[in-house]
Amino acid sequence: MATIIINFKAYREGSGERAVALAKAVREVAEKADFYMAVAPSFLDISDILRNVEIDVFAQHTDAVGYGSNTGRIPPEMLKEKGIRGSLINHSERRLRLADIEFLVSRFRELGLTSVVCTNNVATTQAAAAFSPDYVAIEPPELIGSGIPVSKAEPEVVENSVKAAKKMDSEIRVLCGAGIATYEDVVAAMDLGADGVLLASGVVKAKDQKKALEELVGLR
Ligand SMILES: O=C(CO)COP(=O)(O)O
Repeated sequence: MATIIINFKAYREGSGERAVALAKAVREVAEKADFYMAVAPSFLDISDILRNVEIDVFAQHTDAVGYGSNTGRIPPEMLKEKGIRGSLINHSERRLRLADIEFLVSRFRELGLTSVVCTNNVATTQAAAAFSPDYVAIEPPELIGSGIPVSKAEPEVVENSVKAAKKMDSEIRVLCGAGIATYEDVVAAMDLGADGVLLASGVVKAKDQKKALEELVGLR
């Protein structure tokens, strides 16, 4: 089953009570859709969502540290304790060093957390794939939030990222993101070999989020 992860970022429309409502909408649409759907809300909203909605929750970022004297940081172990499914790692709005990405992917594997390493081009996709995360998510930064879908604007980047990642490790699932908003964009991504999409503004900033979700999965 293809994957759709909705990243709430720090958008006002996806925070506080609105985050719980949006997660509920994702859950309702997922029940009718042919996709595995998960959410990546702000850390501040994770507990509320886990308490109120039956859905897989991803963190938007995790720090490459363990338990201990790490003020203001969040180690993978804390995600695990909380019941969080996994995390985006190295999102273009929260970049990490290569050594930190490697540390996190390996720690996630030990803890049974799902790693989604974000990349910005084919070369970084290949580098990330060398660590064998569960997912790589290719998102050209210039298209993020643009409304121009990567699957249409830069199909070769998606296609070559899929090839580069699967050549490194055939088990890796490849997502693409940036500007994805419609079912047509999702289908275009899958036609290029992607196993799903990672998106934010197309749903979070939509006037009617539920309708946008239904359109995204082809229910409208
Ligand atoms: O960064 C993204 C998801 O992580 C993509 O953002 P948009 O869907 O808003 O382009």
